[in-house]
Amino acid sequence: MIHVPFPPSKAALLLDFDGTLVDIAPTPDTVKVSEGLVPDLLRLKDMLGGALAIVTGRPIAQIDHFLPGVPHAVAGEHGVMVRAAPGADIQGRALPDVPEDWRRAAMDIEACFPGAHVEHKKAGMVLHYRKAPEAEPDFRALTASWPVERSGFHLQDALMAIELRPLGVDKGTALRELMVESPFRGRLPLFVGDDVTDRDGVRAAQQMGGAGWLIPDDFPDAKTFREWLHGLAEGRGWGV
Ligand SMILES: O=P(O)(O)OC[C@H]1O[C@H](O[C@H]2O[C@H](CO)[C@@H](O)[C@H](O)[C@H]2O)[C@H](O)[C@@H](O)[C@@H]1O
Repeated sequence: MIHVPFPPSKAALLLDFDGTLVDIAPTPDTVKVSEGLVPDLLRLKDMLGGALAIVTGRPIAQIDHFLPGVPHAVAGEHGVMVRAAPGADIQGRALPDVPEDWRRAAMDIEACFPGAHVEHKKAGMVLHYRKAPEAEPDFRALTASWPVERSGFHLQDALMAIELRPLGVDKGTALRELMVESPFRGRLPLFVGDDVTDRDGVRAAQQMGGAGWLIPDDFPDAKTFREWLHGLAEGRGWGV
């Protein structure tokens, strides 16, 4: 069982959402928040002097929908948008817009394959093919035809999806941004995630003297992670 190498008085918890706090579901809007998760997170937030954040690829509004009033801070869209405290303004960066013809071409493919879904974000988009695997080759051919890096973007393989993201912003930059804000400042970050994009968060947390873990390398699955989190909320698994 993983042990946090320091006590709650020194820790800040920064957590990924999909595949970590909730199991992966057929579509982004059908994820289920398990019974017990919200009470555990609220208890942890209390133990950590408020230092609980969600660092997600999703827009911030979706975290407000699934976990209303729970985290102190949310970094959304892999760090493109950051809300450092409840009710605070959402800080966005000046980033290039996704070219309109890229969006339109992706939506043309979406229209041809029932179940395929194009998720639009502030500075990117996700081409989902979980419910239409036959759309993958068309999405891949389309994205391969774009001058992605020259346009200020980066293509990332996601879970049954291809994500177009802005260059220079990731979960590591998001974590560093949050860690200078109260009540995170002066604490050591603990980051847990499950996906390729979470590796940046893990790396940043470790470089800052904290700890970072990944599902399935360090926890076999999201359920086991949530059980461990429940233990932390009950005071087990902390160092001194
Ligand atoms: O950073 P995260 O909180 O892990 O978010 C990553 C992406 O998650 C969502 O897509 C993924 O989860 C869906 C629900 O389980 C699943 O249906 C989809 O196949 C996955 O790719 C979300 O839609 C994206 O915006 C996030 O970037």
